[in-house]
Amino acid sequence: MEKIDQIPHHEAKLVDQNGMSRIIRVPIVQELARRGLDFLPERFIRVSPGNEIATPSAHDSGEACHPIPIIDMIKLRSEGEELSKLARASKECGMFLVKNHGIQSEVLSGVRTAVKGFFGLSFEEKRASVGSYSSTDNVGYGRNFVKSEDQRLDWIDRLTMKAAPKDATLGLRVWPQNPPNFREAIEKYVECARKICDELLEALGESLTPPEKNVFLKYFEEERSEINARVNYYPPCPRPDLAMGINQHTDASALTVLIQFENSGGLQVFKEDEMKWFRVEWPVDDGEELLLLVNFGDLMEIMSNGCFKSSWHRAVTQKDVERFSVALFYNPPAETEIEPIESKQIDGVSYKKVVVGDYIKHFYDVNPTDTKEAIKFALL
Ligand SMILES: O=C(O)CCC(=O)C(=O)O
Ligand SMILES: [Fe+2]
Repeated sequence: MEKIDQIPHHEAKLVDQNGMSRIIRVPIVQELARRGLDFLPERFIRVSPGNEIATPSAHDSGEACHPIPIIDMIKLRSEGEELSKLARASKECGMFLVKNHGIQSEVLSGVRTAVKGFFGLSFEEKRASVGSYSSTDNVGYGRNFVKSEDQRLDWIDRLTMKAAPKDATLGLRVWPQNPPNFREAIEKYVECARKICDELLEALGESLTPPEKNVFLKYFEEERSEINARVNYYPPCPRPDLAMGINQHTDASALTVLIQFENSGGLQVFKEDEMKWFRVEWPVDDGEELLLLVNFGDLMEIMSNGCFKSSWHRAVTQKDVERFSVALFYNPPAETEIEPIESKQIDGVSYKKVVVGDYIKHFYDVNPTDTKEAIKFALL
């Protein structure tokens, strides 16, 4: 067996505490998994024995499951009852599933083929396909949030692109050239998802008391709003009980739209009222419409002045199962100043105005953290 450090690595550039620029080698998880390791390399060990993570394979042993409310887009356009359901779901755990979204199955299967095609390439082909990118922008094929050599790593490989505004990646080859239709497939999906997000933003405004349809949507502009597309690949993991696919976090976004392609499980949400992690029940039935999962990020928590809290979530891994997910992060244009709505401040938390780009920069400076740290930046 090769030594771990002979297995291909990403190189993460960072500036250390003394202001020195350094390069950290980060193993490519897919390459580790391909070699059929029967142990978990130390940098990936998150928990100590006796304190294992409840993984999807433990479903049958009674791990708590959280049924996520399903919002029907057709009903949402016509029935007040669906709006109340959206309001309840949004307050309860900051995420919900969306059905009857109208995104054609060919668009979604196009994303699936493109994503699986990319991860089906050899490492050299993947690297050549993506080319160079700016790691400070958190885009490209590689790792983000790696800030030190002793940091615990997630069992994941990822690829992140700025999908909107349209010219955002001009001059940077971050869109894979191979599979050749990768960009087209993702961009088609992004445009469909954007429409759903705009409708949801409007509905969320309408669900407030008093209703204010435009209160969130007004910050978004088709030509300038940002959508980052992140493709997550979780290879089979030798010790799902000790590793994490994505460690606990909130997203920086206003809205995040997630899809997964198989019934592969993995996503978990933390419910503050019960102080517990729950497996997210997110069914994918053969031949059925693929449900979108929408979750709130920090920008939504700020805009809504704590009314719609960003969800604290994570993804676990599995022993013999690989999983793909695609996350779209939808944000107002970077220069936009968002102003929290007036709110009753039930829990005494209030936010102040922030510029979107300032918040996102702060979020990446602060993360990864084990607590909801970054959002304190926006507290009144
Ligand atoms: O893979 C998932 O289900 C979650 C991904 C996620 O939380 C993220 O990309 O921010
Ligand atoms: Fe996330």
